[in-house]
Amino acid sequence: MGAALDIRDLGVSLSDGDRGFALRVPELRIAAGETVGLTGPSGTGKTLLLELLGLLRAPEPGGVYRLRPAEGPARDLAALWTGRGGLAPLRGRLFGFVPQTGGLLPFLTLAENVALPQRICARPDPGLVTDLIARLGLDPVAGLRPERLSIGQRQRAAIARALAHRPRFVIADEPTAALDPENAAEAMSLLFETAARSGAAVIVSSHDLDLLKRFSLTRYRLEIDPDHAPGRPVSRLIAAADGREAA
Ligand SMILES: Nc1ncnc2c1ncn2[C@@H]1O[C@H](COP(=O)(O)OP(=O)(O)OP(=O)(O)O)[C@@H](O)[C@H]1O
Repeated sequence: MGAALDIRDLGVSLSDGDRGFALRVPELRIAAGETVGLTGPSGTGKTLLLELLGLLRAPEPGGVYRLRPAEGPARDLAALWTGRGGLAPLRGRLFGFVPQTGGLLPFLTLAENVALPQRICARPDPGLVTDLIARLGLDPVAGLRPERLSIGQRQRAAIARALAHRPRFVIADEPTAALDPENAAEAMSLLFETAARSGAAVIVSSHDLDLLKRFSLTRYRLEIDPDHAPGRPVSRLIAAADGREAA
């Protein structure tokens, strides 16, 4: 059985006048249900990598990005990026996203926000919405709009929303950056716990290496190559230590 996600020699380059930035991913394989932690100093391309993984950013031609849905054959995405047509439904179905600060829609209640991905994918499952809200301790505030929620409650709602359509992967970009240490640890462990129950793989980026080390994760980091051209850094994805450090 192959990996759920398999990347080889994939890259993205950004350019902005004299300034350039390149991200190189020599190899990244993620198994179904695996939990992956991504670290790296500011500006090394963590967000860019998560955008690449989540089909929000086109890779340069030439590399391999293969996705294996739960059912059906593996999909090689290079062709889909040139056609674009099939990409949005695939992204919507296979991925759930947890942004840094919740990203909830202000005019919907918490419960309606959680149910939104199900509506978008035309897969209503009110039972799962109720279950996720309960598991994340959000019952008492399920009928409130985001402005009346604490930052921690918004982040937990974002975690519930990311899992509501039973995605194969959850991509979380510094999901605890706005939380205090206690709430950060709680949100992170709820993210892993709820994803594990639904069998979703999680790819989470964080500046907080100590926090990531508390969990049993496959860890990767991004590092700038020391001998890059001036103004044109090249960042590379590297498996951390043995690549499977448990806390
Ligand atoms: N259009 C562009 N041209 C050149 N470089 C760019 C462009 N847009 C962004 N960059 C650079 O891309 C790099 C990667 O940015 P990214 O936001 O992915 O980093 P990050 O590791 O997530 O940072 P942080 O931890 O601060 O959120 C940054 O160094 C940024 O300066």
